[in-house]
Amino acid sequence: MAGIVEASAQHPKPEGALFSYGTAGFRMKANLLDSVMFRVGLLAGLRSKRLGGQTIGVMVTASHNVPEDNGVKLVDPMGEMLEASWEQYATLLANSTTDEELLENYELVFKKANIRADVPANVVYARDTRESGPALVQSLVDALNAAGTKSQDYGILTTPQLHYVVRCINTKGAYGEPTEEGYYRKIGDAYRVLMKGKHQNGPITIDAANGVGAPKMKKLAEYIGKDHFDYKIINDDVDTPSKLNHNCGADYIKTQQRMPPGTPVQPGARYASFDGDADRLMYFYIDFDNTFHMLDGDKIATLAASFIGDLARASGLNGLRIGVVQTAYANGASTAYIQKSLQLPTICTPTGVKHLHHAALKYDCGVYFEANGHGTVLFSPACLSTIASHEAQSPAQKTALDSLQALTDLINQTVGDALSDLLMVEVILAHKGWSPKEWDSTYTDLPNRLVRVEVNDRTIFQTTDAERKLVSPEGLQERIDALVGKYKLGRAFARASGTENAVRVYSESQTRGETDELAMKVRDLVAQF
Ligand SMILES: CC(=O)N[C@H]1[C@@H](OP(=O)(O)O)O[C@H](CO)[C@@H](O)[C@@H]1O
Ligand SMILES: [Mg+2]
Repeated sequence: MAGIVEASAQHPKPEGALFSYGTAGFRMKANLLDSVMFRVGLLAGLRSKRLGGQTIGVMVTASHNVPEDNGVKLVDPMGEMLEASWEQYATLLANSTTDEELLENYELVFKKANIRADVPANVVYARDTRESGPALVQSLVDALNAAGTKSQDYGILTTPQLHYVVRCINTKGAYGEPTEEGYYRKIGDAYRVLMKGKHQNGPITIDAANGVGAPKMKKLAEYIGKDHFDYKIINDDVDTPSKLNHNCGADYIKTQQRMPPGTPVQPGARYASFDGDADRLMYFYIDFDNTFHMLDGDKIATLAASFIGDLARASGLNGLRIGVVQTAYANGASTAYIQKSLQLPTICTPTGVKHLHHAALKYDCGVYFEANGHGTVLFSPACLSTIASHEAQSPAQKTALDSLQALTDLINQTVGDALSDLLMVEVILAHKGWSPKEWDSTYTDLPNRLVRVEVNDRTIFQTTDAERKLVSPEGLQERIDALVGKYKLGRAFARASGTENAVRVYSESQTRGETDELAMKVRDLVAQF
């Protein structure tokens, strides 16, 4: 324990800083993160001890944020996000003002979480391509060493690759081989099975946001081989730190709804964008009249759900419960399409992947995506054994069953993964023989608007019903309801952001003009309160 105080002295907390472990872990300007990293290192060890020495992951990344930022997130043993009840411990350790107070709080977590000191601790860690990464990793390592935690450095990985590795380690290889190469082998082999006798309709152009997705996508493509995977990569400069996420990437596509500047325009061709740690994916295309069209997380979710439904039917697997999990930000047209055309159930959860992931576990096959492109498909253990033991009654059934089986390997079961999701979309489009325009035409998005309202205190905005209704401040929801009632197909809600000091207002309705008007009126109401 004395070692911890001594090591912590090298990583003092900046005076006055207030940290909080939120939806995205800790995330801020990199120069404020040194003490946070050290303390996360302590917490990772504690978490591992609490779980009987299972391996915990630590990912150093700030995803789609600007290059000067960085961040850190913990990964639980099966590759899930850190259990919510532990977020308070992360915040507690991060905010301890002195080294002595840190030690007190460290011991407090020991007690509160019922941790036994004699259990060994195991941690693996990785980082994205940010310039600040190596120094921050060193602070983490200092804590791991001071606490006697056994650790392994995985160098530079995408966030989903680290989640994969953690699950492989804790399943003793049942999920796959716990190496970067094992990751390429697992999903690359599955892709090749699924593409047997199919082909892509021209190359896919990938905007890698000048981040870690670029080198990793290249390695994956190399493993698969040119004959099977045709792609071009743009925004792949990871050697110029200032370019990361700058005028490119999944978040740019979602918020700007236009081509990243400098992208070669080819009408009708497929484009995709990753975010800075490659856990989000957006597709887009330029129509022959030169208009930009975005294929977001909702479009990816509907595509996946429809394909899995097709494969299950074609395999003769009846009664597989497929469901789609969305948040309130999902376009109303997508929800209607899933329920009415695909005839599948939907669940709406609060924002944040952990909520969606949890809800998706309720189905045999749970498809979950946030509109911003973060999501995956989960197959329950029962579903996996049903697929494995099902006997095909014809060659056609056998082909579909093999595809379904391969799909369970292709899709990263731990967390949304831009690389794996991209291959999934390429497979489905190849199977359906669809161009992006045909995919897009499955349903037409309702015009929608997302605006940010700066407020003094966002905590007064409390919601219920998966964040779709405000319960406080009093009277505001009634006013919003009265407004929404005036618009055909109108829907609007306001909620406090979990990652920024702001309230987000979302609106949709039948026309662009009315949608914008509704958003502005709700924004004004929020500002008034
Ligand atoms: C409307 C929106 O896109 N919200 C994002 C954003 O959450 P907020 O709580 O809205 O700030 O960041 C989250 C973490 O990255 C992501 O999960 C979520 O989808
Ligand atoms: Mg990300």
